Amino acid sequence: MRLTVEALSARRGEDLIFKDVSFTLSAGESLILTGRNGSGKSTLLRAVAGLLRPESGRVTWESDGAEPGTRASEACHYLGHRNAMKAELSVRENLEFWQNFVGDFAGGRGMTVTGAADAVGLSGITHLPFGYLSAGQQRRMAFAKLLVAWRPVWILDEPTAALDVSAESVFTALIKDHLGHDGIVLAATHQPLGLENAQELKMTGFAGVMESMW
Ligand SMILES: Nc1ncnc2c1ncn2[C@@H]1O[C@H](COP(=O)(O)OP(=O)(O)OP(=O)(O)O)[C@@H](O)[C@H]1O
Repeated sequence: MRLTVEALSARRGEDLIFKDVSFTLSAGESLILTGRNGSGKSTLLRAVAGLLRPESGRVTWESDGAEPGTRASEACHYLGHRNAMKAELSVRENLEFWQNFVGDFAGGRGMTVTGAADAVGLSGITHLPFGYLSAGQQRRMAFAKLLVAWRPVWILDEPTAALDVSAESVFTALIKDHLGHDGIVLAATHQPLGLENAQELKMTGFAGVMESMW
């Protein structure tokens, strides 16, 4: 199982944000992106997740059981800054939507909605509209989206923003569990996630943003 990023460059508007980024992540491995605001962490995550067309380079996926030609994005879950949940739908309806929309990738199976809510420490409130939850509860339920469908690669953009200490430790435990089941994690974060063996890639920014502005 391997995610390979080769010579990736990406542009936002007129500006080249980063150039020639390459790395490989195999089963059980994690990479943390660090760097100042605006250095390109979210842009890189979006390019790897297939949500932003790169300027050049490529992202590929190889694993036993995957159809030849499987796009890397099909192996990825993406948790962005925003939670991607509808405020007026219940938590259960939101998670069922993601479960059906994302679907299980070859080689694994997601949890039930109830199981995923339990795993993020929020049993018993899946009937509530998502919009009724506190900011931290919403983030926990957004994280539960990763659990209801199996995808080997978790791409996480500031996953622990707005969370209390107990939620941080819940997320760290879930991330470690995912890595322990041959998952791969690529995360941008300003806070350490407590992953002892994670590799680090420090984004330094590129054209368009002057060093003095950081
Ligand atoms: N849609 C867009 N159009 C034009 N420029 C953009 C767009 N989105 C982001 N940028 C620019 O791209 C650069 C990189 O932004 P990005 O969000 O990837 O940084 P980041 O490292 O994730 O920052 P932060 O730590 O603040 O989340 C910034 O200079 C930003 O202004």
